[in-house]
Amino acid sequence: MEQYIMALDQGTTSSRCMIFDKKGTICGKSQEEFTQIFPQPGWVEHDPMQILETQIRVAKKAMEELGISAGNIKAIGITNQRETTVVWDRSTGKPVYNAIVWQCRRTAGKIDELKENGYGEMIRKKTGLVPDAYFSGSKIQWILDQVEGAREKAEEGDLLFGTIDTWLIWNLTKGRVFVTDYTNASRTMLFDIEKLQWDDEILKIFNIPKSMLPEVKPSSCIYGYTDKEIFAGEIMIGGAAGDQQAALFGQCCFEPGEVKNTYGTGCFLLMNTGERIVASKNGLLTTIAIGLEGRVQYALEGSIFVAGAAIQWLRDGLHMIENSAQSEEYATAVPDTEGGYVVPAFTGMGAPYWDQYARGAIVGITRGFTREHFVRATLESLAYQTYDVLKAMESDAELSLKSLKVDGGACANDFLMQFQADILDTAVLRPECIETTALGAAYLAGMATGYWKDRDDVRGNWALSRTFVPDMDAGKREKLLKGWKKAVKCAFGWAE
Ligand SMILES: Nc1ncnc2c1ncn2[C@@H]1O[C@H](COP(=O)(O)OP(=O)(O)O)[C@@H](O)[C@H]1O
Ligand SMILES: O=P(O)(O)OC[C@H](O)CO
Repeated sequence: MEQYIMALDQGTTSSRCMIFDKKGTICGKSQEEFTQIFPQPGWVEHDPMQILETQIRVAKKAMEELGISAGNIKAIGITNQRETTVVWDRSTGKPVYNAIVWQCRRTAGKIDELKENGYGEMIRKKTGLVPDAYFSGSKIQWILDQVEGAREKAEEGDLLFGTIDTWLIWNLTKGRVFVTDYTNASRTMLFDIEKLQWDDEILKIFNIPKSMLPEVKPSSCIYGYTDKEIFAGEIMIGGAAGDQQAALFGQCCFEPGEVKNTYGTGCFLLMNTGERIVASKNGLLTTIAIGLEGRVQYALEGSIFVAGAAIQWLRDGLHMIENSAQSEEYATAVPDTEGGYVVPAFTGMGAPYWDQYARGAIVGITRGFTREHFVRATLESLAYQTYDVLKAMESDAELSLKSLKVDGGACANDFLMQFQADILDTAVLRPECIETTALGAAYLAGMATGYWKDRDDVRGNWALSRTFVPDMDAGKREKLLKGWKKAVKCAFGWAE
C-alpha cells in the first residue's frame, strides 16, 4: 500500500492539508479560508470550532481527492499559527471564549503595566521574547479575568489552555492527549527556553494556574493517534511545530547561520543559531527552532505582523484588486510609487520596532497617486519591513547574508521578490515547493515513524525554482530606504 505523510497547516487565514510523498512532492491538497472576527479596532479573534471543522474537512477532502484512506497515511504533522490562544472546558471540550489571535492588541495596556512593574528584563531573559501583547501569556490572563466564572474554574483545574497545535491534537484524539511542542511553548511568554519548562515566576505574574498548561514534548515524536471515527481509522500524530519554525525546517535550514523568510499573513525571518541562545541587541526575538533527536536548537526571529494581510486588505477591505495575484499586474503597470509609501502597521509594529501603539500610515502621496501606485506601495512595504529585520539580524549575528531563502503564499509574486532582492542587494532564492511550512511539519512527522530517517535524508528534496538577482543602483536604493524610514516614523505611537 502506497504510504504518505499528511501535514495539517492551520494558518491565520486558512486551514490547509497537504499530502506528501517521500520526495517531498505535494500529491494532494485542500484549503479553506475561515472567518476573521474584528470585534473592536485592533482586536482579532477566530472561532476555535470553525478552525477545527475546516481543518478536519480539508484533511478528508485531500484524502478523498487523492483516493486514499487512513491506512495510506503513515503519520500526521501539525503546524499552526503561533501564539493564538484557546481556553476550553476540560469536561465539555467547549471553548469559553473565541480564540484570541496573535495579532490582537487588546492586552497592550497589561504589557505596559508589566514593564512599568519592572518585569520586562526578567521575562526577556527567560523567554527570549520582547514583552508584547503578541504572545499568549496576557491573552490567557485576559480570558481568565474577563470571562465570567473562568478564573474560578481554572483554579479548580477545569479549564485548559492551548495554542492551536494543542487544540487540534486534543480534539483529534478526542481529549486523550494534552500536549504542545517546544517551538509552540516558546511563543507563550510563559516558558523558560533554557531550562525547557513552564516558569512559575511568570505564571504567578500573569496569575495563570499551571494545571491549565499542556505537557511540552519534542517537535517530532509519537504524540498519540487520531480517534478512529474522524478519518475512518486511526492515524498517528508524529510532528508538531509552530508554522515559522516548521518553515525553517522545511527549508532545510538545519545548520547555524541558515536563514529563511516566510511571506504569509505576516512575514517571519528566522535564522538557525544551533544550540546557542543568542540574545538580540536589535529588537529580534530568541526562540526555539526545533526540539528533535534529544536536543533543542534555537533561532533568532524578526516578526513582521502585517505582510500578505495587507494584500488581503487591498482585496477585501478596499476592493482595489480581485485576487492577490492581481497585485503584481497593478504594481508593474507603473514604474514606481511616485514617492508614496504605505506602512501597514494595522496591529502595531513588531520587530525591530516593537511599538504596540503604531498604526497604519499612507504618506508622501500627491494628486497623481493612483490605484496602481497604491498597490505597488503596499507590496513594497513587505520588502521594506523585511529589510529592517534582516539588517537587525545581520548586526546581531555579525555576518552579511549572501542570499535569502523565501517561501509562503506571497513569495509567488515575482515583482515583490525582485524588489526584495533589489532593496536588500542580496539574491533571493525561491524553492520549487513554497509550501515549506507544511513540508517541515511533514518531515517532523515522517522522522518520528522512520518514513524519513533524519535531516540528511530530506536535505536532497530542496530544489531551487528561481533566483532573483539584485538589479538596482545603490543611489536609488538609498533614496527609497530613506523615504521608508521617514514613513515608518509617522506610524509610531499613533494609538497611544
Ligand atoms: N501572488 C501574490 N501576491 C501577493 N500576495 C499574495 C499572493 N498570493 C498570496 N498572497 C498573500 O499571501 C497570504 C497567504 O499566504 P499563506 O502562506 O497561505 O498565509 P497564512 O499561512 O498566513 O494563512 C495572503 O495574505 C495573501 O494575500
Ligand atoms: O499564519 P502565518 O503563516 O502568517 O503565521 C503566523 C505566525 O505564526 C504568528 O506568529
